[in-house]
Order: sequence, then structure tokens, then C-alpha cells
Amino acid sequence: MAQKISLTRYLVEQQREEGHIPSQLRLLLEVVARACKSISQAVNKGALGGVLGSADSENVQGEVQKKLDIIANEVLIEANEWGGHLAAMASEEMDSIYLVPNRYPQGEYLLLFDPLDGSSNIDVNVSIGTIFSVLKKPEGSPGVTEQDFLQAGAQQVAAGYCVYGPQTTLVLTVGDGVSMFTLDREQGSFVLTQENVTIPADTKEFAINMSNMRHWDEPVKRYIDECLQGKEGPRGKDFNMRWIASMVADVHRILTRGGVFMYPWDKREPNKPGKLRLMYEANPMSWLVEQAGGAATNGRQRILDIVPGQLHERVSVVLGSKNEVDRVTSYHTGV
Ligand SMILES: O=P(O)(O)OC[C@H]1O[C@](O)(COP(=O)(O)O)[C@@H](O)[C@@H]1O
Ligand SMILES: [Mg+2]
Ligand SMILES: [Mg+2]
Repeated sequence: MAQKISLTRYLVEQQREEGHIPSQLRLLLEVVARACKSISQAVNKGALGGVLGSADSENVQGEVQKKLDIIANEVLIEANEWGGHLAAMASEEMDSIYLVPNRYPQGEYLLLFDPLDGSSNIDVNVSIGTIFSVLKKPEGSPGVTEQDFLQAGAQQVAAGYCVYGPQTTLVLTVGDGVSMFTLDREQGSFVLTQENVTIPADTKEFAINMSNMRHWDEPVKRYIDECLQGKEGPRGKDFNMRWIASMVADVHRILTRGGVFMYPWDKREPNKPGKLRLMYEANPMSWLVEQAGGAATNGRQRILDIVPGQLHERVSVVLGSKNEVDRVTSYHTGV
């Protein structure tokens, strides 16, 4: 039987043999994986662990928090703050950045996360996940400020997510392709189950919340309309549709079998660039998708090139199979 490669061993080899990651980054990723393992355990207990339902609070974006949003946020902070590899953290669930307390050693990385993605699916036992992104603190800056976080996604040094579904799967890139690790509950460790994940350039599957159709912009309407016409339409093939309403699970499907995922700008709140968060959702997912051969734009521009103006910035998202993303983008830009 082929030897199982644990996440720890994989990361050590990335550090030692490939020279891709410094030891502090390796340690950081191991801690994030450990935190995901414990969030996975909480998710698994569900009603038995008292983790379902809403908390009596709202986050900075005015969204009602679920108990698990708060639990996952705390797990990630507590696991990471004392290890010495981080300078600060930022989360979808916190108003501003979280500085590593002075009593702990200070590191050089910045960790950003959506602790629990797909909150509306928690109580109905549908896949949810944790999304994370790692940046380097800019050199020469003394302390840490929010400004230090405002780096384009292209600056990420690691990105990934952990999906809590029928299996718990951690998906990671450090800029050298995408690897997947499945949680072996008996061993208590993540085991490498796929390397060099590749998204096919073409697809017959799209993911979008169709209930928003009447609010979309013309280029999105055109693209979906052409898909819906199927074999008889300009695309000459039938399309399938999926919408899980957990970005993490929708992107996992796309990394597994291809497809295009869209959460476009719409007319309901014209001043908001989109629903999804640039730094906690779009950037890490876009880097993973690009590393797997796919593409990610906001309809006009590569997402990884956007320089954020604020921590909780939102963005329009089109990502997945390259030829479809290029098509949607060309419908917006006219080229
Ligand atoms: O209900 P909608 O508008 O289709 O929203 C689904 C989208 O909202 C999100 O759930 C937002 O994530 P959070 O649960 O972290 O707020 C995305 O994962 C998903 O793509
Ligand atoms: Mg989310
Ligand atoms: Mg969330």
C-alpha cells in the first residue's frame, strides 16, 4: 500500500526539499490546519454540541452571527496568537484587525480569514467551511496597522480553505499548484489525497444565485441566458446549474470537476461592488483557482490585481474554468 503523506510531512518537504516555504510559514499553516480540525469537530457535533442556531449579535457587516461563526473565529484566534509566527489577524467577523498580544512573541505574517463560510447552511447540515489567506507584513513598518493588510491578492504567500462536508478536506496553495488533504478522523491528521489539482478550461456547469436575475447587469444576463438556451442556443450545448450558497463548497466543486461560479454586482445595492469579501473570500479563492489553471475576475479585472481600499471591501466575483471566465469578462469589457 502506498505510504500516506500527512500535511505535516508535506509542509516539511515543501520547506526542506522544495525551498518553497520558510519554517515560520510552515508552522503557521500547521496551526491553521489544527484550528480547522477543531472547528470540524464542533461542526460534527451539531445539535449535540449546542453549536447550532444564532447568537445574539451582529458582525461589522450588519449580518446576524451564528454561534458557529463566533466559535470558529475564537478557535482560529486562540490557536494562532501565541505561536510566534504572526503579527496580526483580520477576520470577516471582527470590526478591525487583531494584534498579537504583547505577551506573545511577534512574527512577520498576517493571517486573514472567513472563519465560517456558508453560515446560512450551518443549521441545515449542508457543507460549510473556513477560508484563509496569508500575507507578509510589509518590511520596515514598526507595529501593525490596517494599512499593512491592504495588499493585492497577488501578494499572498499562502491561501486555502477547509470544507466541512461529508469529508473534511483542506485545500492549500503556497504558489506551487494546489493540493488537497482529507481529514483521517481515526488518525486525527490531514492526509494528502490530491496534488496538482487542475480545473478543465471548458465546462457545462454554472453556479449563480438565479433568484437575483432581475437585478443583474446586462453582460451577466446575456451569459446566463445563452447557457439556458442550451443546445439550441449560441453555445450549442446544454448546461447544468448548481448553487450551494457556501462559496467554499461551490469552489470545491469547481476545483474538483470544473465549472464557473459567479456572484456579480447587482442593482439592489448599486454602491456595493458585490456581496463577497475581497480579502477573506475572493482573494484566497482566486489564487487557488489560478493555481489550478482557472481564472478569476470581477467581470473586468483580474481579482488578484485589485489593491484593497479597506479591510472589509467587497467585490464582484467570476471564477473557475478559464474559457468561461474569459467569456463572461469579455461580455463586460467588450474585448
Ligand atoms: O444566499 P446567497 O446570497 O446566495 O449567498 C451565498 C453566498 O454568501 C456567502 O455565504 C457568504 O459567506 P458567509 O457565510 O461567510 O457570510 C457565500 O459563501 C455564498 O456564496
Ligand atoms: Mg463567507
Ligand atoms: Mg463567514
